[in-house]
Amino acid sequence: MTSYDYDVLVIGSGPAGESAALNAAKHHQRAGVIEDRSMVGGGCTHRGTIPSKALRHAVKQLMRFNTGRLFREIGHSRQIPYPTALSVASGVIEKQVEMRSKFYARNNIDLHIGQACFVNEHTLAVRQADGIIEKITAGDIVIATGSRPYRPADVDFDHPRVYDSDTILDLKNTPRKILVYGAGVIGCEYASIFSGLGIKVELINSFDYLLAFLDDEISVALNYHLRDMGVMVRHREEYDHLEASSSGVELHLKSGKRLRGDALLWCNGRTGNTDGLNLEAVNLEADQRGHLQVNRNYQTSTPNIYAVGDVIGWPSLASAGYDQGRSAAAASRGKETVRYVDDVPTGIYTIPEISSVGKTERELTDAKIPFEVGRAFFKDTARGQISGEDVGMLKILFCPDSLAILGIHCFGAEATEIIHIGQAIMNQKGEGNTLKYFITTTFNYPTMAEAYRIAAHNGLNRLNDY
Ligand SMILES: Cc1cc2nc3c(=O)[nH]c(=O)nc-3n(C[C@H](O)[C@H](O)[C@H](O)COP(=O)(O)OP(=O)(O)OC[C@H]3O[C@@H](n4cnc5c(N)ncnc54)[C@H](O)[C@@H]3O)c2cc1C
Ligand SMILES: NC(=O)c1ccc[n+]([C@@H]2O[C@H](COP(=O)([O-])OP(=O)(O)OC[C@H]3O[C@@H](n4cnc5c(N)ncnc54)[C@H](O)[C@@H]3O)[C@@H](O)[C@H]2O)c1
Repeated sequence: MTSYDYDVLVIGSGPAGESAALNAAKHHQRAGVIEDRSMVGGGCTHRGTIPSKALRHAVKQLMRFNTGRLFREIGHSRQIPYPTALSVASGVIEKQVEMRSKFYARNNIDLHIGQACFVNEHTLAVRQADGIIEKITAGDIVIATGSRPYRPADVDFDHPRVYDSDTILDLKNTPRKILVYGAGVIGCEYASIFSGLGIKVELINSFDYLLAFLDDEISVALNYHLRDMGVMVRHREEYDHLEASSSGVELHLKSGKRLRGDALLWCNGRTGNTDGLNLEAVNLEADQRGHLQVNRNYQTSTPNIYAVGDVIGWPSLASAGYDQGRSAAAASRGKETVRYVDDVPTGIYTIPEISSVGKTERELTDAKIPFEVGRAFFKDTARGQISGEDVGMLKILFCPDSLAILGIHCFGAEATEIIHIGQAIMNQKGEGNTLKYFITTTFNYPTMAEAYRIAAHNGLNRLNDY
């Protein structure tokens, strides 16, 4: 039998790579990780989820201070510079890196710092910062190289006023007005963050609605609240060209409009990190967006090579990456895996936040599946009133006959947390998935979770025979 350096060798130490390596090590396999950043954690920890969420948290605290009546006893409302808000993120990144580095050390997972590319299906060449190339062999290889912001060729990202979601974390001043091109998840989250800091924002969306994959009612609510925060949302607009100078940026749209600002944040799409991997050497090819195709076991067409996380495209979430990494490592040991498809919840950290799981009203109607709706408004919950977080609602879509839950959509404080209560019930088999759970179970009071009881009663009251 051929002997390799590792049983499982993972490229990338983001959520997907980390969980693949840990799962292999926990099952007594020899595992190694190759990472081209000097620290572990991936794009998630250094440029994506963690810094953006830490920044958002700082901005939310500021917004609470500025809008809370009690705080007026302490002083006037204030603004803080963008770099100050951003500085809190670096502390969180440090803690994350420290914690994650220990995971590798404690589980005897070797970490190789350098850029990996394939030599053949069992060998990777790792180019270290000093130019030395190390060759490492493995029985199975997991590609978890993540993604980076998509950069169109005609936008000059070297210009000091032009940013993408990676470089926006290096912005050293507070623009008075920022143009955000691309109203996907990243664009909407950053639009909330900037407007929370008192910065004027123009959010340019090429579609008819914001985040069209959301339930229509939630998308409309997001649009309303962004406008309410002062964000100018422009729909059905497309980029034509950009002029950037020392005094500002001017974005020319195909409609003929010219929008001016102090800076531009371009966040229209991402590209999988596959270009430097020398995929030809292992008979693999990425698509136009740099994504790899995998089967339900996260296995590529080269049987000992797996791919997980952003590099395989949708849903491109840290949350999903953790599950996929674990599944791929299990599959490589011949274990049955779970392919995460329908049950991946969305968690969108706009202000207020959004979360959903299951079908939307539109999907159910298109599929001719009858449903009924139960709603609870946070303004009607005691906890919402006490905390002052009274914007938002919870909406449950359910089958009027069996009372099975078909979809849950939430907008408002703690939406990303409380969605999991409904998800747990929705995932029960057979009669376990029932709206009745929420009226036959005692909920702590006062809580945001109480919204489930209110929404369930609201929905059941709509049924004639209930
Ligand atoms: C601004 C922003 C906010 C986000 N917010 C959320 C959120 O709130 N919730 C959520 O679930 N998701 C969020 N995401 C998405 C989330 O960050 C990604 O889905 C996640 O990081 C993907 O994990 P990954 O392991 O696939 O890759 P990554 O985290 O990108 O890690 C891959 C690592 O591999 C390294 N690498 C690449 N090529 C090589 C090579 N050849 N050799 C060695 N190393 C290599 C990369 O440098 C990187 O460090 C956000 C993303 C962005 C950009
Ligand atoms: N809270 C969260 O869960 C969270 C937060 C931020 C980002 N994210 C993830 O980050 C990803 C990126 O989000 P986004 O806001 O940049 O936009 P997006 O992926 O929603 O796409 C925005 C637009 O860019 C286009 N596009 C995407 N990739 C392209 C490419 N390579 N070339 C050309 N066009 C391309 C898309 O078709 C779309 O029109 C999402 O998949 C999202 O899951 C998640």
